[in-house]
This record gives sequence, C-alpha cells and structure tokens, in this order.
Amino acid sequence: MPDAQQHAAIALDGITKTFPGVRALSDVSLALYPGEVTALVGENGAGKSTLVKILTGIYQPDGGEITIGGAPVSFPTAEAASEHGVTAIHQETVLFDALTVAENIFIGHAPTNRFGLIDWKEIHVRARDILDSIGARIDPRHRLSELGIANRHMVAVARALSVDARVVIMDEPTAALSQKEIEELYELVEKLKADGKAILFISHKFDEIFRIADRYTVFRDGEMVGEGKIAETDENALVELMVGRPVDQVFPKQEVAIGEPVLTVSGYRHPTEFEDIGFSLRRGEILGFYGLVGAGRSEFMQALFGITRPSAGAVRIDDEIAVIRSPSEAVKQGIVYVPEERGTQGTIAAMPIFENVTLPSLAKVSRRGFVRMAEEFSLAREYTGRLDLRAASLDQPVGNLSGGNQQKVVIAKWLATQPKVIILDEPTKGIDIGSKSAVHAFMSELAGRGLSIIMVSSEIPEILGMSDRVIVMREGRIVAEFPREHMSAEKLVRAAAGIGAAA
Ligand SMILES: Nc1ncnc2c1ncn2[C@@H]1O[C@H](COP(=O)(O)OP(=O)(O)OP(=O)(O)O)[C@@H](O)[C@H]1O
Repeated sequence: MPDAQQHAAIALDGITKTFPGVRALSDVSLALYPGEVTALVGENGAGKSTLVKILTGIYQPDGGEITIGGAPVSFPTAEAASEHGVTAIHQETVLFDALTVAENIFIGHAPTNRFGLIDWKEIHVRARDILDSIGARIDPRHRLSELGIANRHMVAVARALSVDARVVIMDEPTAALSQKEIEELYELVEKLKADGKAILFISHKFDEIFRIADRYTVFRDGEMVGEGKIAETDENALVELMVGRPVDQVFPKQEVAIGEPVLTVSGYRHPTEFEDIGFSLRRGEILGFYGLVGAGRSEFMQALFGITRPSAGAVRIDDEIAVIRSPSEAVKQGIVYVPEERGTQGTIAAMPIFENVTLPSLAKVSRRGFVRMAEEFSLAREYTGRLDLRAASLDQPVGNLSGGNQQKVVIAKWLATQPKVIILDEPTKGIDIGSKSAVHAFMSELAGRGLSIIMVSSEIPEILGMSDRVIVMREGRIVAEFPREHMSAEKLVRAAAGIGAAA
C-alpha cells in the first residue's frame, strides 16, 4: 500500500461497478485525507454519483477494496457506512416539522442510557455541541416548524454530522443556494476542515473548486484519469483532463440576424411575486434574464407559461393577442418552458429516452391527425446528439442516466416540439463544462434558424456570452436592460443588487 494511503481517512482501491450495458466505474482509486477537501470532477455520466453511492452503502462495488486506516471495511448498508463515519450532506434531507431541532438531528440514532431508553439530556447536549461546531445559533429545543430555510439547512447539516463523521461527502451542494448561502457553506467547509474531517466535494463549478479544494481527482468514462493538488494545476489543465481534449470556445455564440417581434408582454403583474413586467422578444433573439435568487424571474416565467395566473397583463404573439391560462395553451401557441428543477418533474424515469423526447411532439402531431413516427425519432436522435447526451442507447430508461444527462433529455424534449419561443431556466445547471459548450452552440444554431430564446441564468459568464440583450430583475421588477454591446459583469451585478444608478 502506498505510504500516503496510510494517512488517508478512507481509501478506495480498484473499485469497479457495472450496470447492464454500462461500466460506470472501472478500477478507480481515490484517497481522502483528514482536514482536506478533495474535488471530484468529471463530465455528466463519468461515474461521480456512482462512487458516492458506493461510499455511502447504497451500491455494492463489483470489485475493489475500501480501507479505513489501512484496514479493509465494507458497507453493505447505508447504516454500515454511517457507523464508519462516512456521511453525505444532501439537499433533500427529510426533516420533520413537528419534531424539535434535536430530535431531527438524532432521529434513528438517538443516544440511549444504560436502560436502553432515549437519553434526552444527552441528545440536547450533543445537538448543542454539533450546532455550535458549525456556527449555527439555533436552540435545539425549538420545533423545526419555527425555523427559516437557512436554519433548516443547518439542521440537515448537523444531522449529517451527528454520526461522528470522519468523511463528509457534498454532492453539488451549492447548486440550489443563493450567493449568501453559498458563502455560508464555504465557511462551513472551512470549519469541517479545521475539525479534521476529510471532505469529498463534487461540483461542476470551477471557480468554487479552485476556491475551496485542496486536491482534485478527475473521472472520465468511469476511469480515474488524473489527480493532484489544486495549487499545482489550473482550470485549463483540469478541463482538458475531464473532456479529453482542450476546450477553448465555451460560449460559441453565432451572429444571428434578429427579426420582427415574436412575443410582446405588457403590464404583467402578480399580487406578491412581480410587478409591471413588459418587454418584447424578437425572432432569433436570445434574451437573458439576470437577477439574484428571489428576484422573481422564475415566478414570472411560470406565469407567462400558464402555470400560475397573473393578476394583470397581456401577451401578443406574432402581433395577435394571446390568452395563456394553462401550460397546454402556451404550448399550443408555440411557447415552451424548461424549468430549473428538471430532475423529478421533467421526465418519466421508467420510459426510454426516445419516448421521453418524442412524447410532447407526438401529442402535437397526433392532434393534427397523423403521426410522423420516423421523423420524430430522427429528431430525437439529432437533438439528444447535439446536446451531447451520453447514453448507451436511446432505448435506455431515463432513470438510469446520470443527473446531468437527464437534464439534457428534458431540454431535448422541449426543443424537439419546435416551438417559436423557448424559455430555458438555468439551462446548464448540473451540466458539465464540456457539454455546456455543446448546449450553447445548439441554442445559438437554433436561434439562427429563427427560434426565440429567453434564458434565465444566474451565471454571469453565460449571460454575457450568450445573450443578445439582457433584462435585469430585482424584487419582482425590471430594473435595467442592456444590449450586447453595453453589457458588463459589473453593470449586471450593480443592477441586480440595486447598487448605484441602474441603466
Ligand atoms: N442504476 C443504474 N442503472 C444503469 N445505469 C446506471 C445506473 N446508475 C448510473 N448508471 C450509469 O452509470 C454511469 C455513471 O453515472 P453517474 O450518475 O455516476 O455519473 P455522474 O458522474 O454522477 O454524472 P452527473 O455529472 O451527470 O451527475 C452513467 O452512464 C449512467 O447512465
């Protein structure tokens, strides 16, 4: 055994995992060290989540060894992994409103006294200690229902740490957080490091990897293709390892002739979420919507798509008044919306990729009285291919795809309906850096063919790279608008935060 592995908090050696038709992990090794953050990077489908599931006892490896302090261990169940101090902080940890903070932290593994009864005094003391250790000022005796979102998140973290963790796994922990919460999470990571925990951090965001990781490990197609210290590498080198080739053009926007207005929105208002939204979108245009989390962008898009009802407002499509009272009316008028949360609602997990992609398009053609099966299938093949979908075959159930590849299926499915207007909410969230440029290139090409795109994004480089024009929202209102030639990161940030004079 290499010397370094002796110091590792946990080491995986020669791990292999195969699913029918897919070798998800092939002889991979990885060591995590106390007090250090190791970033695990790789394209969608590279095998990151599979490794996490092996480390947390959800999947069993087909071969290979896991050792702690040099001694072999096995995790036949999730409980076994947590008994060995391996824990994962999930966004979707289930918490119970009616229970107290301390009960939520220790539910399922409460300390007991020598009579086998739950030791309440001990529970409160330990809950207090854990909450203190992560800097959460929450009373363990309060009911969960009394807490706000940020504090609930802290309770979920405390719950993960209550198993006396030696290894903490964070799988894309900042994907759904606001900037302020992200900063708090980074502070928490620093505390965990100082506490000697070994942290495995999975992220598609390179800025955060370079900010908080000490080491990196790169997976490509189920193999470990590189590892080392963050201080001794740079972004280009990591991307090249991940993708297997240099990636230069991250935002390959084409110049597209912009046509006449396709969609004109005026006076859109909602009692609580947004007010007086008005703009028009032209043929071939990519219109960015920038703002902080909570600025009302998604809420407005949901109203425009007929998911919620505005209290006032009018829409014109191709200069005709349009009434949109439901998503199906929106689709009929040629408007589709790809929401940010695509995972659970966007696809039917047990259905093959093919059918998922053609589902809404088939409904459309059969309404017209005929089904152009072959045409729809070739469209599905083209669209999934153009979005860089990684799947063994299009007959595979969507539920077996990696998270990022499921996202691509949802985008392909709505693009394949060939709408006039597509609203993409955070189109590249969860999508790896190499595929990201494929998604962007395809968006740009479709705009060139006359599609009009509204792109809600919180990523400034994506907005700057892809938009012909950007609208900035803050507190439910449009506060600024910039054409491509006048956009800058500073102007966007200032307008979104309400600092200085808005344009
Ligand atoms: N339960 C399963 N059945 C069949 N194949 C699976 C299953 N789980 C994962 N796979 C396959 O294993 C491979 C690795 O997937 P994994 O989810 O580990 O990727 P990932 O690196 O986490 O991707 P992402 O960045 O998109 O989250 C993929 O080809 C995926 O389709």
